[in-house]
Amino acid sequence: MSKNVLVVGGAGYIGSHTVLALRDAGFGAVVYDNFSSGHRDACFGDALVEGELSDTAHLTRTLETHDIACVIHFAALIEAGQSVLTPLPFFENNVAGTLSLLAAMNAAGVSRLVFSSTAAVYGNQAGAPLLPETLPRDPINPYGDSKAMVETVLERCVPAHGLRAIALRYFNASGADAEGRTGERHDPETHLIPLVIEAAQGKRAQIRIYGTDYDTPDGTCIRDYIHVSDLASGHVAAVSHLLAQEAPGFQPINLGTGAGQSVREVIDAVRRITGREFAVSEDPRRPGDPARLIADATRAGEVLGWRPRHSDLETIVRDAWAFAERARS
Ligand SMILES: NC(=O)c1ccc[n+]([C@@H]2O[C@H](COP(=O)([O-])OP(=O)(O)OC[C@H]3O[C@@H](n4cnc5c(N)ncnc54)[C@H](O)[C@@H]3O)[C@@H](O)[C@H]2O)c1
Ligand SMILES: O=c1ccn([C@@H]2O[C@H](COP(=O)(O)OP(=O)(O)O[C@H]3O[C@H](CO)[C@@H](O)[C@H](O)[C@H]3O)[C@@H](O)[C@H]2O)c(=O)[nH]1
Repeated sequence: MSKNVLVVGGAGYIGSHTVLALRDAGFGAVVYDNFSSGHRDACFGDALVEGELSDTAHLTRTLETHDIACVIHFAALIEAGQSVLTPLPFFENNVAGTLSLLAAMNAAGVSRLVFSSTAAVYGNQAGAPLLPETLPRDPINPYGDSKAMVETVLERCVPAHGLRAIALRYFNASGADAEGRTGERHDPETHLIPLVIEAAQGKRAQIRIYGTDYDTPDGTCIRDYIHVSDLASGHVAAVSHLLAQEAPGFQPINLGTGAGQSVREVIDAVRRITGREFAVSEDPRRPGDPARLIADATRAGEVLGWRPRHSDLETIVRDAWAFAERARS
């Protein structure tokens, strides 16, 4: 019999791709979202429940009504740069919101959770070319702090509440569903690849490079860009792993490729793939940006049998471009 998964934040960018992947894999998917940044036309679940993360009673009823076996929790404020300017909503939504969800799971007797964590929990790890999960958490912005705090909460809840949890630490989500059913539509958009694509479409006058004086080969920040459909398959693998896991436990698992691209390399790839020219300016650093974040992706392979299949920069940019062009027409 198919198991039902509650996807909190399932109307958002990564959530909507994950719901499609869950259903393809034979799971039932129930989306729970307040539409603060998600989209109604990106809800692909068997059921949709409109609700707030802070509404513990509503979450508890939802878990019970839909006979939920496992929860995936995407709902959060996500912009690292913004979190430096306005930290309190990040702690409120990301930390207090998750406590509400955990209370609901406890009340409904649901013990399995996949949590959206982030490469931002690593901060600036001097001298570490690749980031394994064994490194200490050391975020340098409130967004990363909020995710690191939740990881600590999950760790601490294992013995008392019998929790079985995985924190998937995504590196930079990018790209779009290859069939064009969903894609990246943040508002305002702050992520590099969709912004460069908007510049290539002529929707924005220029792309700004935030910092050219980092200690990297071309002076711009390096990130590990991972295709959102690869993230989606990572969630399906994590849910399957937890459903088979009897003993309580918590582990963080990176979802990244193990390779990095600089801001300049991303801009060059968009120019090459779209054949469009656009203006580029060199601006000061954005607060809270680590110089370099690249995953050690070994554990995801060993524990989940997962590996990325669509995450070369060419495929990422092509899929993101196709989605953006379709959305425009
Ligand atoms: N996008 C990335 O590059 C990236 C990288 C690492 C980690 N993450 C994490 O992945 C998760 C999803 O990111 P995304 O890019 O899909 O973001 P998103 O903003 O597209 O999706 C978040 C979803 O959660 C919902 N939501 C937010 N607050 C809520 C609340 N209080 N109650 C109910 N629903 C609420 C939103 O409406 C939205 O549908 C986040 O937790 C984020 O921190 C994202
Ligand atoms: O107009 C822009 C936008 C971004 N950047 C740079 O591009 C890089 C990537 O930035 P962005 O796409 O905003 O992603 P990150 O700040 O790396 O954060 C994303 O990736 C993290 C994981 O690495 C997640 O935790 C966050 O939720 C997610 O927003 C950074 O060096 C930015 O300074 C620019 O130079 N110009």
